[in-house]
This record gives sequence, C-alpha cells and structure tokens, in this order.
Amino acid sequence: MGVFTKPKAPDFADSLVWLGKRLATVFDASGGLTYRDARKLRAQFADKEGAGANRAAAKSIHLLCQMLSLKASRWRQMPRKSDLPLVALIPGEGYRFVYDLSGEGLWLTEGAEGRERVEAWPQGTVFSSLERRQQLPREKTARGVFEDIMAVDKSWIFFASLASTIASVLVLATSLYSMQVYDRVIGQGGVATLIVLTIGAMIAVLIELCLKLARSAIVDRALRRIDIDAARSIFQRMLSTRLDQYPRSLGTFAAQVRGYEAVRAFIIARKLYLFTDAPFALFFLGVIFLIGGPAVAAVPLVAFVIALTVGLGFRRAIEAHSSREDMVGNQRHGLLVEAIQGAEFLKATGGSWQARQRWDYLSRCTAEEMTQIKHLNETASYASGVIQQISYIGLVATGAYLAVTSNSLTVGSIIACSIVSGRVLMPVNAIPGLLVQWAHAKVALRNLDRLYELAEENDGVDAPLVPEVIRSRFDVANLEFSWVTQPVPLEVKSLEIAEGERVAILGAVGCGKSTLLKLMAGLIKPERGHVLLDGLDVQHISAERRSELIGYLPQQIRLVSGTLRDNLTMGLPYVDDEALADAIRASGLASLLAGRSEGVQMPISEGGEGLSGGQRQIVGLTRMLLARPRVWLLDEPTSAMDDATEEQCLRAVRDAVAPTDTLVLVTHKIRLLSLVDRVIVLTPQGIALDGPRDAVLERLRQGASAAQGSAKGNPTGQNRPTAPTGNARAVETVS
Ligand SMILES: Nc1ncnc2c1ncn2[C@@H]1O[C@H](COP(=O)(O)OP(=O)(O)OP(=O)(O)O)[C@@H](O)[C@H]1O
Repeated sequence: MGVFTKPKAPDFADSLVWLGKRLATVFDASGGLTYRDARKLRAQFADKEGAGANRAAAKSIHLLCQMLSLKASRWRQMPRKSDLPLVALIPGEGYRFVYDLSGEGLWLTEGAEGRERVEAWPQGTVFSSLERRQQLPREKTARGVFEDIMAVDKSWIFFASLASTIASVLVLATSLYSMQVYDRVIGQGGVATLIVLTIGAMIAVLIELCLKLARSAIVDRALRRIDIDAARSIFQRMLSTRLDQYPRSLGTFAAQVRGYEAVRAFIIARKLYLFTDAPFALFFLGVIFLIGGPAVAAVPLVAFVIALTVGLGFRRAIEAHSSREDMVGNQRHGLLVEAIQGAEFLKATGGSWQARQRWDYLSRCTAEEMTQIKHLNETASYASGVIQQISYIGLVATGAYLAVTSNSLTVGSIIACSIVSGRVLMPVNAIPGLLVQWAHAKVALRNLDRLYELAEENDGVDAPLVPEVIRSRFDVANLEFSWVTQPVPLEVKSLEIAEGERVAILGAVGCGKSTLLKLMAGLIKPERGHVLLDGLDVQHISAERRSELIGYLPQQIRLVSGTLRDNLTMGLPYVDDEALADAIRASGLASLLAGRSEGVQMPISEGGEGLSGGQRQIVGLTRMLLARPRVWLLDEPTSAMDDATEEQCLRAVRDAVAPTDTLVLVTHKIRLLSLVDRVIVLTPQGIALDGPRDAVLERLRQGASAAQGSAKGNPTGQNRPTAPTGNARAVETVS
C-alpha cells in the first residue's frame, strides 16, 4: 500500500462523495449514491488524522465500490495506461478520477473542482483501478430480488432457529417437572425434591423467556434489514422505469408497489415456520413416543394429520378472497390518490358524489372480502382447536386405559404427554394465518413482477454510453411512436437539427409536440426509427449522462417536497451559492423571493402545490439556467407567465444558451419565436412545414387569411401562430 500523508479530513470526505457521484455516472451504477451513502462516506473521515485518515482513505474506496457494485484493485504507486480508469488519491488534496492518458503523456483527470491535465503526480499519490463487478445475469423478478436480499445474510435464520430449539427443549422441563412431582414427590412425600424441582423448573421458564426475547430481537433485526433493502431496490426499479411504461393509474400502481411489505412478512414467517416450528412437531411426537409409547403417540399423530388436512382445505378459499381484497384495496388506494390530487376539479364540477359512490362501492367490496377471510381464518382456527381438544381427550383416555389395563403408564407420564401434545399441534394452528399471509404475498409478488416487466431506461443496452463531449446535433429518421391510448401514431420521417440551432415546434393541440420533445430527450423510446444525438442513439446514452447533456423542461412542472433550494439544485450536487444567486437574479425568481423570510430555504410542498403555475415555471427555468445543458428542450416554458415575467425569462434563456447549444422550443405563443431562427410545424402525420422563422410565419399567415376568407373570423388567431391541423403529409420546406 502506498504512503499518503496528512489527508485533510473535510476535503477528503467531499472529494470522495464527488467521486461516488461521478463513478455512478461513468459506470452507470443503477441507483448511484443516496444521501445516506454520502453520509456514510463522509463519516469515514470524521475526526480522523494521520494514520487513521490513511486507513479511512483505503477503506472508503472499498466501501464506495461496494455501494456501486464496482471492483477496485489494491493501491499502487505508478499509474499504467492499461489500468484505466483509475482513482488517484493525492495526499492532502483528495480523490481524482483518471480517465485517460493523452498523446502528450498527460493524465486526463476530473475532481470536485473540475478537469485537469496532470503531468507529474504529487509525492505519495497512489492509484487504484476500477472495473464493474461481474454480476450473474438473472431473470429480473420480484422473487429474485427477495432471494438476493435474503442471500446477503442468512445467519439470522441460524440464530433464531437455535434460540427456538433451546426454548422448545426447555418446554420439556415443565412436562418432566409434572411427571416427577406426580410420580416421585406426591407418592414418596419428598419435599426437598419438590423444592429442587420447582426451582429448576422456574429457572427453565425464565431461560425460555430470555430465549424467546432474543429470537424476537434477531427476527426484528433481519426484518428491518430486509425491509430497507427491499424498499430501496423496488423504489429504484420504479424510478428507473422508462416514462412511457408507467401504468395509467398511478395511485393503484403505488399501492401495488407497496405490496413488498406483505412479501417480506410472509418470507420471514415461512422461514421461521419451516426451520423451527414445523420440525419441532416431530420432535415432540418423539418425546411422547418415548414417555408414553406408540399407542399414546399415535393419538396426536392422527390429530396432526387431520388438522393439517383441514387447515390446507381452506387454502383455495382464503387465497381467492385475499387476492380479491388486494385488488379492490389497490383500486381504493388509487381512487384516494386521484381524489386528493383532483380535489379542485371534483369540487368545481360538483362531481364529488360520483367519486364517493365509487369509494363506497370499493369499500363495501374490501369489507366483504376482509370479513370472508376473517371468517375462514377463524373457522380454520376453531377446527384446529377442536381437534386439539379431541386429541387431548384421546391421549388421556389412551394413557389411562393403558395405565389401568397393563399398568404400563404412570399418572405423571400421562400428564407429561398431555402437556407435550399441545406442542405437536401448535404448528398446525399457525397454518390458517400463514395461508392468509401467503395469499397476500402471492398477489403482491405478482404485482411487483409486473413492475419488473416494465422496460427500464436504456432497456436492452448492456453498457450504455457515457460520452464526455457531445455535439448538440440531432438526426431523427423514420420515427414512429404512439401512447397506449393513441389510435394514430406520431410519425416523423426525417428531421435534422444542427449544432447551435434554435428551433420552435408549432402545431395544433394534441398533435404530438411534447411527445416529440420527450423522444428527443430519450425519456420515451420510439417504436420505430431513431433519434440520434451527435450520431449516437439517445437510447444508448446512459440515462444519467443524458439528463446532464439534455435539459428537458416539461409543460407541467411538478416540484418535489423539500425546500426551494432542493428543487433548484435537483440533480446538480455542485452548485455554489454564487451560481444560484446569478440564476435566481436572471430568471426573475429573486422578485418572487423578496419579502419571504426563508429565501431559498422556502418550504415546497408535494408537487409544488404552494406555488402558482407561473411560479413553478420560473423555478423550472432557473434550474435549467443552473444546469447549463448542451441541449435545451423547452415545452411551453412560459405558458402561465405574465408578459413582464416572460420577457425576463426569455432574456435569461437567450443569454444562457451558448452558441454551440441547441434549443428546441414548443410553444403556442408568438412572442417566444423571437428566441428561434427556424420554425417547424408538426401534425400527427409528421412535419408539415419547416424553414426559417419569418418565412414559415408568413406561410402560416397566408394560410390563416385564406381560411378566414372561407370561414369568417378567428377569435383566437391573434396571439397564436395558426398551424395546419389536418393531413399535411408532405414536408414543405419553406425558404
Ligand atoms: N402520458 C401519456 N399517456 C398517454 N397518452 C398521452 C400521454 N401524453 C400524451 N398523450 C397523448 O399523445 C397525444 C399527443 O400529446 P402531446 O402532449 O404530445 O401533444 P401536444 O402537441 O404537446 O399538445 P398540447 O399543444 O396540448 O401540449 C395526445 O393525443 C395525448 O392524448
């Protein structure tokens, strides 16, 4: 291991967190670093100096690689080109990512402060090469995810089983105690023996209690870990789902995703049942056999078989009702989310009663199914209780008969056998509850499997590209896409947008302008054809890198709960306050904040509900100014703004878009066309007009006057560039 001295704790921690974020992009590590991971990495260096910091530095790379599923080599002192990409650990400075060696022998590096070409490394610098950990290709199913999570640590099953085993053996103490008291103490008047036996039995009971508490602590710990890991994996899977794959009912979808709780509860219960409860039924049967002989043991054995058959007999009915309960429950959750989100619409239209009717119907169905499940569960438990009682009577009767007829059993052994026989049937009593859990888990797994079937971003691309530099040039060819609800697909035969071009897309409502922008941003995948960015299919560029290169501002901006600063710096971890202040001033957000005591720490509620539509648009635009992408895709960015605010935002965008950046703008507002040089008019069948802005506008004006001539009056035509709505199939190039 190389020697690196005096790492300064805060710098190291920051550069490590930076490195984590960068490597997540470079290696397309799904999930990347979470806030929690970053805290963990920072904690490595807390209050560490000298040798402690050195150890932390070495350990932290190991931890980071674990988080990102990467493999790091041991530190070495000389970098080699064949080992690229590398991490360099520079004493007193921090980590740098080394991605290439130039022809002139300069190492191309990146750090938290930016790029640098390094000719000579500072004394003590050490290097470690990185590669993606080979993962076995496995079919992605919800079950597979849970199996992977369970496989990480199985020790809890061993310890929980051990605790159960000892506790179960100790249960014997009570029965043996009874046997000894009846046979030895009462018959022979041994008070001293009674005292010793009683103390022994009490100690056994206390140890059993401790073991049960230990088992529950072990299981709780395992539950917590499985919960966190499963929640993380499923949430990550949901986030990485491609936009066009999201189901239409998001509330129902969210409820289905939550189903993992039912799965993990069942998995734990099943493991405990199979490893501890069920085997002990046989153990206790053996004990009865030893104490009471085969005839006595036969009674609980027969009862066990009958109870098992009865319990499993309820399986189908319980499964059917649980499945229906889950389905209706998810729909009810979907309706709840919809009613809260659409409260304004429901109130304004007076349509609340319709929602209420549906809610009542779904509630009735849920209650009905729940009652049925409860009824079945209770019936199964009662049946097993009755079998247990009959087994008890049968066992005592058989024992007594044998005692009377052949004198082969004592009173004490009959009592001991009857106590132990309760334990034989205990696992059978648990079967109805397990069946309910199993049924819910099965439905939940099926729903989660549907989530895993949805295509992810970069679907089918094993190693998505992470290009450093890209020219913002688009080539679209033979593009075809339709949403599930859309009968006619959007078609674009050919479209070229050069680097540095500023283009507006006009078109009638619903003709597919936003869809085209989403296709260009790579958020949705064309069914046919392709969108190339600098010659690369946007679907082949890593989703993380794509979101850095392409700035997409949607029509409806939904902010996330947190502070305004969180929203402004979303996905931009290295924004300093100076840049933030500049962007806020440029977009006009500063005037919105004036007078607000919290400033950028202003709390934002879910979806940005506390802000008006126009204010949300300003926030979205300000974030774009901070992100400085190479491609700006703006979907009606100022549709909810007043003239003065719009003017300021337009100025800010005009100043921010660099000459080599490409701007594509969807709008219905003529004022925004001042930002562009080229106008494209879109129809669902494709591009109808394409050419320099003024020429296309002139063509549209001519078209509008001709239309006015035939049908007088166009009250909305004032501020809207009129676009062909119909069947303009051939692309008309206007010069
Ligand atoms: N997420 C979606 N799910 C299903 N269908 C969608 C979705 N988004 C858009 N569509 C459908 O695709 C078609 C084109 O919609 P798009 O939003 O691209 O039109 P647009 O030209 O941007 O309209 P507008 O001018 O009203 O914004 C519409 O018929 C719409 O119903």
